[in-house]
Amino acid sequence: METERPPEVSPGASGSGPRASGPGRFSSCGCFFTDNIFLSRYKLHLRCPEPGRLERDWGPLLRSKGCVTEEDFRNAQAQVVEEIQRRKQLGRQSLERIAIISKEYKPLRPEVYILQETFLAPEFLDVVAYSKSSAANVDGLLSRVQTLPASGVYSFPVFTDEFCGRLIEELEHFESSDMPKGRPNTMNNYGVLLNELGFDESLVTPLREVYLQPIARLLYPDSGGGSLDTHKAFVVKYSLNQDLELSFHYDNAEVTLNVCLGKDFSGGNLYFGDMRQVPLSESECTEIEHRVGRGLLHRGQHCHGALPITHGERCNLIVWMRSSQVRNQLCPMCNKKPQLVEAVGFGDGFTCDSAPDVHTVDVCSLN
Ligand SMILES: O=C(O)CCC(=O)C(=O)O
Ligand SMILES: [Fe+2]
Repeated sequence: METERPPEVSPGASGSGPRASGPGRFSSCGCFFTDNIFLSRYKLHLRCPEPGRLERDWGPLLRSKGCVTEEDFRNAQAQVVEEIQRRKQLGRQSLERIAIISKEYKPLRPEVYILQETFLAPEFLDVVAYSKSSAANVDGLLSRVQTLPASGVYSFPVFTDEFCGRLIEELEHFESSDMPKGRPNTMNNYGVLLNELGFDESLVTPLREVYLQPIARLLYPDSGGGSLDTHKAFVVKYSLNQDLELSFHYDNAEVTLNVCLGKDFSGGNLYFGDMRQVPLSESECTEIEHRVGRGLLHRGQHCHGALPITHGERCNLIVWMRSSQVRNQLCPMCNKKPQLVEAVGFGDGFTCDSAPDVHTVDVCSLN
């Protein structure tokens, strides 16, 4: 049985990856079509291989969350069916959006798509330079970043305020355009998937490879920090008449970067509990405030959520970084050996070439 403390799930087998690419080297896990189905009304993620068994498998938990009547169960079941259908179409739909956006979208600020050192806070460049130096070690790095009360969560400036402002302007321009939009996942209804706009190749991939990898290698040697080879990047957005908060979850990632881009807001603090293996009842949560331009680095499987904002609008850049070496052994979403399904782009970061014992499965057999 799943715990009620749910993993975050990616929006699709093909939710992230190099732009306009078809099936490639990276795969997803078949559990994407059965596990971690988010029932927003009850704030629950459930494993549901057969929607017809929802009440039998999850009746007591759902009842404790207010799903009581026959109609409630019928609605919950319909939501599961709809979500599974949605997931099956994500890959194709994402490619369709990418084709339209790359052909028709005119960026307002084309310069923000290509990473320049001027976008990066000088303190961040120092931390990176130190991490790349031959003398670098974890203690030296820890003296250069802020260590937060939640274990393994670190904070440091990443972007300049100017870059944050420009990136938000670009994202607002995209949002107000009539381009098709892919949302980050079932818990974020208003953010945007950055690979679909073309941010991966020249902004997020270099940010991961050149700047974040050397830091993660020192901070998270046991969580794949030294072998991050793909990512899924998106922006989450909260405002008073849109999403307010984010449920407690863990990410489909080995290491996550979360940078606050702005704008003006109050509330919305992140809270961190324990790693996903620890029961919620034994977890103590620690709150962390956002500061514009500052990034938090944490292990993907460190459970966290976001409190409601109480005023304004909050946008954060999220980069879920994955290590195929680590996840090929165990899919963090189903906690089993991954069953590879074909994906476009980076998929969910699994590979079969480096893990001969990974199980493969035809996606149709999961229907
Ligand atoms: O709201 C935030 O800043 C956190 C977002 C997050 O944890 C996620 O999207 O995985
Ligand atoms: Fe998260």
